[in-house]
Amino acid sequence: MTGSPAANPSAADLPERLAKHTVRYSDHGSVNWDDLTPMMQHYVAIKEEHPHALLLYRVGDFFETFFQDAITIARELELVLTSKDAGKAIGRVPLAGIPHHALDRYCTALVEKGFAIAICDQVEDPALAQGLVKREVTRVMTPGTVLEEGMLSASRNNFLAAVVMAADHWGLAYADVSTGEFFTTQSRSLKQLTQEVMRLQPAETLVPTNAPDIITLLRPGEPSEHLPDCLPRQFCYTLRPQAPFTQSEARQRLLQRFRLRSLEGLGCEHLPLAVRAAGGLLEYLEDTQKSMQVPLQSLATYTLSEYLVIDHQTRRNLEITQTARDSTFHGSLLWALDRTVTAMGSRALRRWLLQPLLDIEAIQARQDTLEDLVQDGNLRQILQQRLKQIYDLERLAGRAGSGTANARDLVALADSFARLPELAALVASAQSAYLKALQMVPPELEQLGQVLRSHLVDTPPLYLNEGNLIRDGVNDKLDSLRQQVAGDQQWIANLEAVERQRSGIATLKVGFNKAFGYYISISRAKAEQAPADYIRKQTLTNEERYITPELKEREARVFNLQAEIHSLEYDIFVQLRQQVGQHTDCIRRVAQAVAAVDVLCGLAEVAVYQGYCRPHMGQHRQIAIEAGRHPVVEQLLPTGFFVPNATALGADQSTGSGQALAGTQPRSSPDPDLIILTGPNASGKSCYLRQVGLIQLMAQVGSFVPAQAASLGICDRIFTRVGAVDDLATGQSTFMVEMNETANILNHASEHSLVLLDEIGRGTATFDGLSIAWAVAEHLASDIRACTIFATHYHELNELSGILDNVANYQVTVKEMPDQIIFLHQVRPGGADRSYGIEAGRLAGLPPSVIRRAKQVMHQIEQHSKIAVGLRRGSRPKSSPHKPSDDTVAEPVEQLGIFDA
Ligand SMILES: Nc1ncnc2c1ncn2[C@@H]1O[C@H](COP(=O)(O)OP(=O)(O)OP(=O)(O)O)[C@@H](O)[C@H]1O
Repeated sequence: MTGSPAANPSAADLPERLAKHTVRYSDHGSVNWDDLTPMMQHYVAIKEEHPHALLLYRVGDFFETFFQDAITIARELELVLTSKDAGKAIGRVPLAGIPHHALDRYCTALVEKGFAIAICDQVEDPALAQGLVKREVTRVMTPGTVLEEGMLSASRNNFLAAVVMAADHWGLAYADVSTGEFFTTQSRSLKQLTQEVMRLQPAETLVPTNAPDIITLLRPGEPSEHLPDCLPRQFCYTLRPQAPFTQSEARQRLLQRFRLRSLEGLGCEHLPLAVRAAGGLLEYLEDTQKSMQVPLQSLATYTLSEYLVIDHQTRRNLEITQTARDSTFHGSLLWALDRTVTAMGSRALRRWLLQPLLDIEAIQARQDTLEDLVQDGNLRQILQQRLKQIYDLERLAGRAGSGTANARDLVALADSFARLPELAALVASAQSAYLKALQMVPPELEQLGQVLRSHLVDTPPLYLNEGNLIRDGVNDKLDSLRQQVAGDQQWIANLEAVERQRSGIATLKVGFNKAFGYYISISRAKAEQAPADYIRKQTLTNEERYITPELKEREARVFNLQAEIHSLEYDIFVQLRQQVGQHTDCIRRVAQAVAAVDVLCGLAEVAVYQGYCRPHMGQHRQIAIEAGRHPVVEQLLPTGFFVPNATALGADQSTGSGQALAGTQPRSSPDPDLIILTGPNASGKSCYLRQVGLIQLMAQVGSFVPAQAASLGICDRIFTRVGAVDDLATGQSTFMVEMNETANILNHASEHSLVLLDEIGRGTATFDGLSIAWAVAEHLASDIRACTIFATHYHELNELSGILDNVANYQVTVKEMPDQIIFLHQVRPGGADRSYGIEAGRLAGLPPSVIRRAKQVMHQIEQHSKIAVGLRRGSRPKSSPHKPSDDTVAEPVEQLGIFDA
């Protein structure tokens, strides 16, 4: 498993060092270096160079592992653990082997389990080797550096991250080797760091050995005072030597890599921690990718303030990429909005949803394009048809750049390039300046596509060393070799007919097997008639097999020529692949443009079919939504079942920030900053709350929104506190989780934030809970003045609207029937005075006797309730929202005797 701390020793002094020491070969013992066989000495030396990785060492047709690695691999992959002779004095040591053709499958399984793997392959033909076959580590695979198609999810990035810290500042770099994205940032708040790591969900995180605190901070199950919440359950980290993370070394590496004199152009010259993280990450890639080039684009520096901040709780509560209950894609916002048709578009949409924008012009540019695509259904559909024909350019370019692409990958690239001009012409024909600006077919790619098509056959095989890759007419030598081989092949093909005639044996056959190659087969009964020049090679029950000198001569020539052809074809292919590799940056730029078109077409498609509107965005703090709907619940319910509801928050007429919706009259009074939302259980409070959050988020992504009309300001953050669960991993109780989250909101919300609170204070005694809920609502409304919706079953909170001007009461209505209630799901002004919790209990199947008793108890509680009176006695005077003086603190409320008769 990655994560064991050790620096890589220098390889140069290994033999001497090892000669003097014993070699620790497993958890169970150690051996003397000199006692090992030469192959084992080599194995151990390589293993010492890769102490973190499981070493797979090629021996014949197998990749073998020894010592502790063998025990680990046998356990993890359920392989047979056997043993191998490691030298006379040592005897047999543990061995587990993987057949070479199944390497990918087993590597996938190991990487998914979080292991790093070093692959030590034979780098010379064993038949030509003098002594020990030459072997080298050709690849180190780790969860964050895999490129193989089968190990990656098409719809999400596979990030490798690196984190450094200095005092309370931190630097974070991340890269996706398969797509070439490479970003870095630095900031101060540790909470922000954990949130950013949560957003990225890296497959692997690099941490310098001198900063193990980072692991404590980021790993789940290790409570930290900075951590409001748990991090990914499978946090996979790798400790790395410190040197590459030092400022000077990291900076130098970045300058060299991007051939620069200063990092100014990359935007990180003055961000030392961002530079250190990025340099350390780059060094790791260079170290693990060995001979392969590290296929990264240029480094982009970003600041967290460019994006709407959505913390982990909010991402979970709003179910942006997966549901909160069972972490599935189905039922998430991404599920509801993803109508992309390419893997690039699908990944881009996920990124857009996790990083909504703050810049109103950028939002409006996306909106303008969407509007065009919404209005021009024809264009949208043709664009989507064309997009479907384009392969995953980002990852194909990545594989070409790293030298792992096969011929089918290059043909897929060529096919995609061929389709780009048509897509580009469509994009250019669109009204939108945003689309027009997308550079989709640089001339160099057109030429590259032509080269690939003219060199590669239409449907090449998967493997590169079996020929049939390169077209005729590409290379004179190849053509001549093919002609020569064709002559001999034809001679062999004709041989059966020729020999039948010569021998007079009508049943004579020409066959082929791996042991002898070509042979002539005659039944035993006719063996007497075999011509004199036949040389008997094998006798079977019913047949005799022969060869002739000429057959063997021709056969040998065919084999040799074919080997020459395969090797020449491979060389030509590698040159083509290198040529493509030189264009990876350009291909990726195109891929990003294609992805953007795909995302926008998809969003336009949803907007049309779900009846979304273009929200009016402004630099104010108003949230005005007419007939808004929850984008996901609406799609999960049968058509027409979802009840739309309006929202009006934060418009301040005195400052003129309120923006009336088209077709509506300006409001006579300003909208509240805080809404107390009450209503029966299961009436739709949480749904309404989330709907407002999702509409705001979608609007800042640039999407249209599920509403009849909307006018929205730009929010700096969206906070949510919805429900609560015990967080056993960090040892926090339900109530403590709730309080931590609430504290986070109160400490960070501003008047430009949207705060959505569902049920604060439920996890403790009623009066403690109510008091906290009251004080939190009061603080949000009068001190912070953030746009807030506060859903609660504490009906006493409705009193606040009589005290603070910027608080209003809304309720989700129900219709009371004699024996049941009907949920109308309509949000209307006014506070509910009942929760109908007992009715919900009845619907859930509580026994009738319990329901009857509950009704009696409730009646008694209602008789005795003085909570509201108590709060009113100690509450703030109704005026403009402001802090009360200390002498207006609420008096203690009388305790209820609920079992009093
Ligand atoms: N506007 C709506 N139109 C149609 N159905 C709705 C609407 N809002 C909510 N629902 C349905 O009602 C169910 C309950 O909604 P929700 O969980 O929001 O209730 P709640 O008031 O928060 O309940 P509780 O107070 O018990 O937590 C939802 O699962 C959804 O199917």
